[in-house]
Amino acid sequence: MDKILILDFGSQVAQLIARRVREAHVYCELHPYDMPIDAIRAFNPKAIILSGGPNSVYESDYQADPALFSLGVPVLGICYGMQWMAQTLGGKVESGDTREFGYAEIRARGHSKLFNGLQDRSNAEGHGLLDVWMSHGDKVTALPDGFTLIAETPSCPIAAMADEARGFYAVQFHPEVTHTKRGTDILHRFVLSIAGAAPSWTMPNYIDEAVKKIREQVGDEEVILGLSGGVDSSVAAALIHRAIGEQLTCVFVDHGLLRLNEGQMVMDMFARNLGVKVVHVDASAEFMGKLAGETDPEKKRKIIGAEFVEVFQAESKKLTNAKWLAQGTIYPDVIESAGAKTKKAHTIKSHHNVGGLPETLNLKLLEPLRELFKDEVRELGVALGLPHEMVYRHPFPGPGLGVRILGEVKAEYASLLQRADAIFIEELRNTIDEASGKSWYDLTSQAFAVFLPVKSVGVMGDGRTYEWVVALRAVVTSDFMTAHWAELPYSLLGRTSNRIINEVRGINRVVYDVSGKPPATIEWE
Ligand SMILES: Nc1ncnc2c1ncn2[C@@H]1O[C@H](COP(=O)(O)OP(=O)(O)OP(=O)(O)O)[C@@H](O)[C@H]1O
Ligand SMILES: O=c1[nH]c(=O)c2[nH+]cn([C@@H]3O[C@H](COP(=O)(O)O)[C@@H](O)[C@H]3O)c2[nH]1
Ligand SMILES: NC(=O)CC[C@H](N)C(=O)O
Ligand SMILES: [Mg+2]
Repeated sequence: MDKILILDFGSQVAQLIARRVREAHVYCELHPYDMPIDAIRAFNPKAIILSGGPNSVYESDYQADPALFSLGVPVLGICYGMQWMAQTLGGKVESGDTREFGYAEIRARGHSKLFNGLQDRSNAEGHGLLDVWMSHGDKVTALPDGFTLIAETPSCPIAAMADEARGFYAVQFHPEVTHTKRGTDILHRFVLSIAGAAPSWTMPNYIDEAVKKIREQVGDEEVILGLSGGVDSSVAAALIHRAIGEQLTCVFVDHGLLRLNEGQMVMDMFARNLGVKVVHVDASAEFMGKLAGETDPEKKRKIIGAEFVEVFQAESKKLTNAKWLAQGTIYPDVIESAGAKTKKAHTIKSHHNVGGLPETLNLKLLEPLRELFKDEVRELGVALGLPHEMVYRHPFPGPGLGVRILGEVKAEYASLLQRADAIFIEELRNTIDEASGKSWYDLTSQAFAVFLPVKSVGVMGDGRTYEWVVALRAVVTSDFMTAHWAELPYSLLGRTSNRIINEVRGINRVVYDVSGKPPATIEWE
């Protein structure tokens, strides 16, 4: 299979380059800029893409191995990647007078294979014009030997350059962001036409390969997997089940803090319809017992995490030949944890899932989704026969309603919240936005209700009420790192509020959360 290597110089948007390449059905991986040349050779890339980065090439130690230019494969430099290519091959890079950030119009020059026929419009002289997005302070001021100018702007006279004989191309703008209108076309042009990579990264091919690999890895040993009903663990379960059938045992932990009827749904789908072995562990009494009296969000998360491990450990000991722990780790998790090792970040929340099992269990990790982006995981789920509505569900955090009931968790609160949340989700699914033809569930990235342990006064049927408050939260985001609150129609909010107050006895007030992330987070705890 043809593969593209992306070397990351610290770009905020390097993941997007990988996604665009994958959209052309070509496999690619993102690696640090200082990947050793032997490892690059072993990877055997069909082409290399150099990402942008925050530094200035003339004073930075972010330098890749120049030997990559001798591998005989095409190279595309983007922003810092272009500047590093120029400096390394004998051109010149200097600090500009002003930083250029945002929209720019570039004028294509000559007939490069990169831009030929790709344009948003043309000028009076017939030059192609392209709308692009720039983010730089430095620029290339002299071309390296063998290169020609292929695009310019008034403020950036060398906006793109190429040495077509050697297959080297470079652009100062960012083709990976959607603001660059023909950006995807430009990247696909490089990968498919210039590098000649075959578009063989497709789901059916992937399933065949993954199934073969899982069988080889696992042999006749047993695998245990934490099934949450969420997208990643469900798709991982379906894939591993396809490969090894009965050798897979899923453990579904009901901590009493799941969505309404979740247990039923998971058992119906996996155990009854797909014939997957699922152990349904009702551990709600244990979780609730441990959580009683605790109000601190971080302590609650730690308690839930520890309890998950307990349950899991107990279940895996019941199997005779369990040697593997399967997880629904996906590619962004891999990239983030690699990044997290080098960055000194504040802990905002301790994320808790199952995992981090004690070493004494001696289980090997099986992570068949490690190479996939979320969209690809969903595509895979559909190809494996999971229903569309399950594969396109909003994510649900491991600690569940434990972080959506503020302060102390009580079974009574969980029951009120489950019902309020189910009404909100039902209204989102049933309300279709006319402009797009999509439901508001599909138009939002995550939506849920939050239980506030606050009582307020109301009036119902001429009587005074003094009951709990529920907040509705709905956000739109592509990566969950930042998010906007969703501008839901008032009519939808109104209907949801009416129904919750009428149908869920104990709640007499509903509010809507209009905070973005940052400064708020998506979950309330
Ligand atoms: N109730 C649960 N029972 C068993 N395992 C769980 C449970 N909740 C979470 N996990 C484990 O924690 C992992 C991480 O959870 P996470 O929410 O990130 O992923 P997911 O639930 O698979 O997918 P999604 O992002 O769509 O919610 C899951 O893949 C699963 O293995
Ligand atoms: O599996 C999970 N275990 C956790 O402990 C956890 N905490 C938050 N989340 C989810 O992460 C995304 C970002 O949430 P925050 O803005 O609240 O940090 C949102 O999608 C949250 O639902 C979790 N997922
Ligand atoms: N986005 C980038 O790659 C920027 C490259 C370099 N830091 C500059 O300012 O020009
Ligand atoms: Mg989940």
